Amino acid sequence: MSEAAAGAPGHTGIRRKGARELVAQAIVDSFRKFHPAVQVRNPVMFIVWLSMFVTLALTFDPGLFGKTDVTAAYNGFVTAILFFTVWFANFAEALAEGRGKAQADSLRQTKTDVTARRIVDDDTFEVIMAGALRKGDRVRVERGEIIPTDGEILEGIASVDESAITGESAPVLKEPGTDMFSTVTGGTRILSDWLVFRVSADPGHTFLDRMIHLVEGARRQKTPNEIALTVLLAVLSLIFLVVVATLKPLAAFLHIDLDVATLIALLVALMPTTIGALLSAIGIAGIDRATRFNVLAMSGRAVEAAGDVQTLILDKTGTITMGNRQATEFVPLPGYSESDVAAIALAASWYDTTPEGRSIVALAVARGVKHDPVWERGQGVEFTAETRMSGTDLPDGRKARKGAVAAVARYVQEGFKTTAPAELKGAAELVARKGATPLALAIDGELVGVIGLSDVLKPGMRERFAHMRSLGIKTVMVTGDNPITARVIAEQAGVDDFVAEAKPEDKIRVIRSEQARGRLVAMTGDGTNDAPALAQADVGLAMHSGTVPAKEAANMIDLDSDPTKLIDVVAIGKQLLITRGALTTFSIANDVAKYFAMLPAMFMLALPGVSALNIMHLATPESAVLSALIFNAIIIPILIPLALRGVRFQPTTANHMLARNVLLYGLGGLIVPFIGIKVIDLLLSPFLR
Ligand SMILES: Nc1ncnc2c1ncn2[C@@H]1O[C@H](COP(=O)(O)OP(=O)(O)OP(=O)(O)O)[C@@H](O)[C@H]1O
Ligand SMILES: [K+]
Ligand SMILES: [Mg+2]
Repeated sequence: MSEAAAGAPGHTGIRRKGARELVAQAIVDSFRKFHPAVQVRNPVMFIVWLSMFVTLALTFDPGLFGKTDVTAAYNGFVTAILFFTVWFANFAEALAEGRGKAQADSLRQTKTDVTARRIVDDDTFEVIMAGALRKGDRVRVERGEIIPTDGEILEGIASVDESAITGESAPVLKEPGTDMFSTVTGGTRILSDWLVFRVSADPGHTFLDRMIHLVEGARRQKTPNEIALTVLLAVLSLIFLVVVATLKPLAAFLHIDLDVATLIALLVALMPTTIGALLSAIGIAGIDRATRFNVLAMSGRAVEAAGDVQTLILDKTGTITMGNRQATEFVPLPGYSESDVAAIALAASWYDTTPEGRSIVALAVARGVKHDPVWERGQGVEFTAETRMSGTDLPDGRKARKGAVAAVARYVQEGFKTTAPAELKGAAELVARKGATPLALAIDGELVGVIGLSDVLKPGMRERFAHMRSLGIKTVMVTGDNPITARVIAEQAGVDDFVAEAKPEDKIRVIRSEQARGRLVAMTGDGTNDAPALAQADVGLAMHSGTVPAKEAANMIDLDSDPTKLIDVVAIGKQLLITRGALTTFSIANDVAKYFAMLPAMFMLALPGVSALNIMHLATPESAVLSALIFNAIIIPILIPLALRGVRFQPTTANHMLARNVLLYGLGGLIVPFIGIKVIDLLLSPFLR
């Protein structure tokens, strides 16, 4: 999964700025962030910021807080280092925000106001600006035009270039009716034919608008985890403030004069400034990494939740399998021939626009069924996941139906008081054992045969689920299909568990029961009937090709409409959590080390006994304090690349990973400052003499 970790090159439709441009912009922005309103949101850095003004005052008047031998130059030096400390923190955040800002700019260019053809009545249009379109308006778009806003397709069939949004250059075929590909997005271009659609978003609330807000981070809010960590860091800083403040009277008692600038330097060195400076950059980078995978995360919280997910709920059809179910066989029941089944299957599928329905028509035609004008006057009965059936009411009053075997058996029992023949079960099992989906076919309550719909497992699923298992994540396949087909596919794919004959509301039930056990749950979906479950899940990933309600309920949208992307999203979330944990560990370990570097130096002159602690042999007390403070500042920019890129992420269990990181970043955090401070001291001390 190192792909996610390394941040595979993005392929969003969003144009990316060059690295140099981004850095230049971040430098400009980092100065704006000195504003107190920005600083106050980050308590640790706010204390550094305030301290900077105190030492600045001391630079002008070293005797401000009483007589001292400390020079203005020393105080000025401390002030400069504090300035850089705050500036580096500002720069880290600005750099993390930069990519999103650049993306937002390029998306805004897509948003040029185009005109739209609003339908007034059946044969009159009016041409208005796209910005005047409201939810519910009907609009016609033709070949070559930019689609003015989002909507649900009512009529027509057309190929659409969505690369402005998804980055995918292959055109997408759009048409009304199905769960997939029946919506259009403002800003995309229609390449062929025409479409009539109903506007689904008011101005300012379109997908493009939401996308701009999102990548720009305009409404970025701290996640609960970030808030908790911020509070913890603030409390830690306050404790150090008290400790350092009490040092002064203590030292006075020993006749040591500790000057204010040195005390401030000690305070800043002790406070968790490294993580305080990088915390928000880490969070922003996590969202940005998701964007580079063409996943739009509606909040940082969603990305974080993905990192903690323990149960993954997946569909069968279209997620684990290719989903393009094709009719491959007609199995007759006693009393009927294969061609009877083909003819009745065709009648039952004449109005069925799903891929399944069309493949049945195609197979029946291939088996030689002749067109019968009688169907043209029939009435289609649409498939729903609730009834699990579809069919046609023929003009002569006969009812042709097909659907899930259990659903059709119940339908003939309840509607016609006929019991399904014993052979039905065997015929259905024959199909199901192959991992294919059996549809029972009935006419006027008489069961005629079984239609076999075959589907192909997506490649590499087994490896992906094994990988999930190694991360401690349980995978559950929830499908509307029958238990036998479900079992065959579940075994082939290697999922941990499955639920068959699930209606849409069963997905919610499965999610709730997992959540009740304290597990965080992720799921993908695209249909309107997935919307409640997408909202209930901790991580709901909707397909961009899906319906408007699904996209509104979800907290993430995959522009590539690839349900297996959930697996990458989990990796991105985990990497975010691990990066934050690792840098927090490093930061605190670092501060402990700085304490041991600075304190002996501060007391050495007055208390010769302390020199035993002075293992680092730093040149002078001033040099020791300044070196530690410089180290404290420059470690921030040194760690910016790591904060933005994320720490290396390996697929082991969470505990293992934690242990590894505490060891690496904890020990590293203890050792690195000793070396760093010593080196700075060697370089700096000649100048201080
Ligand atoms: N066009 C159709 N006409 C009649 N019955 C259908 C049609 N499409 C699917 N079915 C039946 O309805 C069942 C439920 O469909 P549903 O879409 O809820 O689940 P699914 O697609 O099989 O599985 P998943 O939930 O994993 O996508 C299918 O398993 C099939 O038996
Ligand atoms: K520090
Ligand atoms: Mg389905």
